[in-house]
Amino acid sequence: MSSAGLPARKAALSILTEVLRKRRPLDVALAATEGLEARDAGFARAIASETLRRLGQLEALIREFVPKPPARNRAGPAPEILLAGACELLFLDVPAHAAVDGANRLAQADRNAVHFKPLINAVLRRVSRDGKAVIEAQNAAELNTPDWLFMRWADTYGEEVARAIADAHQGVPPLDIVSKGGAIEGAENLFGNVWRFAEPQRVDALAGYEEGLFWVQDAAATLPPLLLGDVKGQKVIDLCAAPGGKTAQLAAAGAIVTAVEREEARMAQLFENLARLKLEAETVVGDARDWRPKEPVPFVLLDAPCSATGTIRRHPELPWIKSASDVTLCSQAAGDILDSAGEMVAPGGLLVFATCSLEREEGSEQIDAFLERNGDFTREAVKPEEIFGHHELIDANGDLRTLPCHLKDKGGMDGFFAARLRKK
Ligand SMILES: C[S@@+](CC[C@H](N)C(=O)[O-])C[C@H]1O[C@@H](n2cnc3c(N)ncnc32)[C@H](O)[C@@H]1O
Repeated sequence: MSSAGLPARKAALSILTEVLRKRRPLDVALAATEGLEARDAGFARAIASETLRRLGQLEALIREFVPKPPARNRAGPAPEILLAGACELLFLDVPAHAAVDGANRLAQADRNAVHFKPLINAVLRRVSRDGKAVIEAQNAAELNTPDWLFMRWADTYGEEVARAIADAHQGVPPLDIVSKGGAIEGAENLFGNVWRFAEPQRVDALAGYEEGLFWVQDAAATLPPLLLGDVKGQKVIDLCAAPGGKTAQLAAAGAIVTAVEREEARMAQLFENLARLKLEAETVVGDARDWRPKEPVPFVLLDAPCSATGTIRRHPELPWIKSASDVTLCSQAAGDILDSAGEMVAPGGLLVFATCSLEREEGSEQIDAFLERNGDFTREAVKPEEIFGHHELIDANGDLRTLPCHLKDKGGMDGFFAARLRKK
């Protein structure tokens, strides 16, 4: 027996237990891959991400083969070993002997899971024999979407669109790159300066990375800053700025940007990104609710913290670690920041509010409530020509409303909301 792949599988198991038991975000749990060789780190990431993307399906499959699966509190990591092993077999096309042997070794190494080694071995052998047929008969989108989320989307967008959103979450998302100008070799131009690779790529290995010719940003995330219009030579405050995708976009468009971010470590990431891109912005580490500019400015962009349910394609753990109360908490926090943002806008100026959430409390309802509290602002509808003619991305209020099922034929896009508000 070979132990090839064991470090990667150990790391994947640690990531899955961190996410599923401690509700840690995947990006944070991925620290378990530090120190691994690039290939092992990639394999660990693939096992963990795909297990989370397919969690509902994998749990249903295992229930079919083991009516009484190992109890989470008495079996150490046995449940996660089973899930990851089944994922390797059915979704990552790992040869049966390697996946089953890997799972056995993980169970052997844990004093609680070791008692379940015979069970793990037997179940994974059955999965390798009969699992494909079970998976093919499942309704993947339904199983992989918790009810609380599906019901919210059906309520807001209707059943058909909710299903299309859930379907869009089943695949690995494309990689979108924003170019500072030129074409990106090997990628397709989506619109404006946005280029798309259909398959995941190692970004730092792409031509032009070291020279700072581009940055990574989902196509949908590039649209809110465009709603400010021509910002060349204009003062723009970018609130909640890190890691700086929108700061870079505004600076590259010639704006004089002040980027405000609360988390020092995240601001360090913004610095690093701007330095590589050879772009400049004034930076302020501070809370947007307390900080104020010396004088109001003509343009403010607020990319508010949110439940991030529009980014489930890129963060497949979100459905399993978030809950409806997170949506409420996030919308309350964003409402306070939005009121502060309003105070920073000069008369006649524009405020763009954006979130990467699909939830209406964090989108249109947030704006309705803001307008009720702040009579000196009005909604200014987005025009299709401002977003490359994509009229389907504008809702009945005239706000930007992208969904993961939009641009389906080209690989979809994140769910973003943005409203443009003009101060009288
Ligand atoms: C959605 S992310 C911003 C993404 C960023 N605009 C970009 O395009 O790369 C939200 C950011 O808001 C920051 N944040 C949350 N509450 C804040 C507050 N009260 N003041 C300033 N920043 C805050 C978070 O630390 C996080 O970095």
